[in-house]
Amino acid sequence: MRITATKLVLQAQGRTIIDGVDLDIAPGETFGLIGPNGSGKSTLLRLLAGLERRAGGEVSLDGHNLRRIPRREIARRLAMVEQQAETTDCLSARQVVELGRTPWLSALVPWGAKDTAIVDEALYAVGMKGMSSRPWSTLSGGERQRLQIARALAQRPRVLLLDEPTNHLDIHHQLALLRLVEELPLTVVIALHDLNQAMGCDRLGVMSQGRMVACGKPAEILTPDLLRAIFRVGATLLTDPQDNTKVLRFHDIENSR
Ligand SMILES: Nc1ncnc2c1ncn2[C@@H]1O[C@H](COP(=O)(O)OP(=O)(O)OP(=O)(O)O)[C@@H](O)[C@H]1O
Repeated sequence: MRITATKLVLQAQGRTIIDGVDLDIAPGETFGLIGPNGSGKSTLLRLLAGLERRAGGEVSLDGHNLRRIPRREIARRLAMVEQQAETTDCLSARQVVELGRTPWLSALVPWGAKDTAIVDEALYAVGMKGMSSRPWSTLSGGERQRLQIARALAQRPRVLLLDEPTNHLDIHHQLALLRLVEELPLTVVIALHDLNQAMGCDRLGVMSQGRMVACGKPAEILTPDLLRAIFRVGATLLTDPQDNTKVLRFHDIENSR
């Protein structure tokens, strides 16, 4: 599913938080959002999900204006995992994932074997099948994060918006999640802080002070000049001798003596 944004703007408390962002993300593309703290990545994801009613501009899914699509229909097409997604209810791990099926259920279409299978598959995909009966309140930050991703997968969306999904995850689960995202036949927009992980995206958009200041293939975007100007770090591009993958090593340029 194609996701398009035109002239997105959001102001809050007299400040412009998102400032004229245009985007066109192709079906099946994995688009990474990078940028310093406070540059607008999370807010842009919320705008793309239609969660900020005060926003100006337009978001479209396959050419259909999001504002004209009923919320339930949006939830069948698009799932979002926000940072620190919480659930306050006394739910088990499995029940949290089951919430992902809500947009597909109704009085005429009650829970069925297909929903059970989809939830099983989502729990399996994030390695949480063995913990499905555990109460949410007893789970670690990384386990909760993986369940929120499973909930989004159970929604069976065609667009997945992920806000720093590798937060809280140990390195094994970070790599497993990124591989899972790469292999999903979905359009994915993913905010990332780890620029080496961002190199695995098809394209990157660089946010700075609410504006998208660069957009393109990772190798074209992650240049020493851009890293210095936007992230205020020096960087050296190294080559991993094992598979010739390019790896960035960063240097603090402001406090070096
Ligand atoms: N509701 C709000 N009211 C006022 N300011 C807000 C609001 N929401 C976000 N902001 C501000 O907008 C800016 C962008 O925030 P946002 O969370 O989108 O940045 P981010 O790039 O995701 O940051 P981080 O990397 O730290 O997660 C920040 O300066 C933030 O303080």
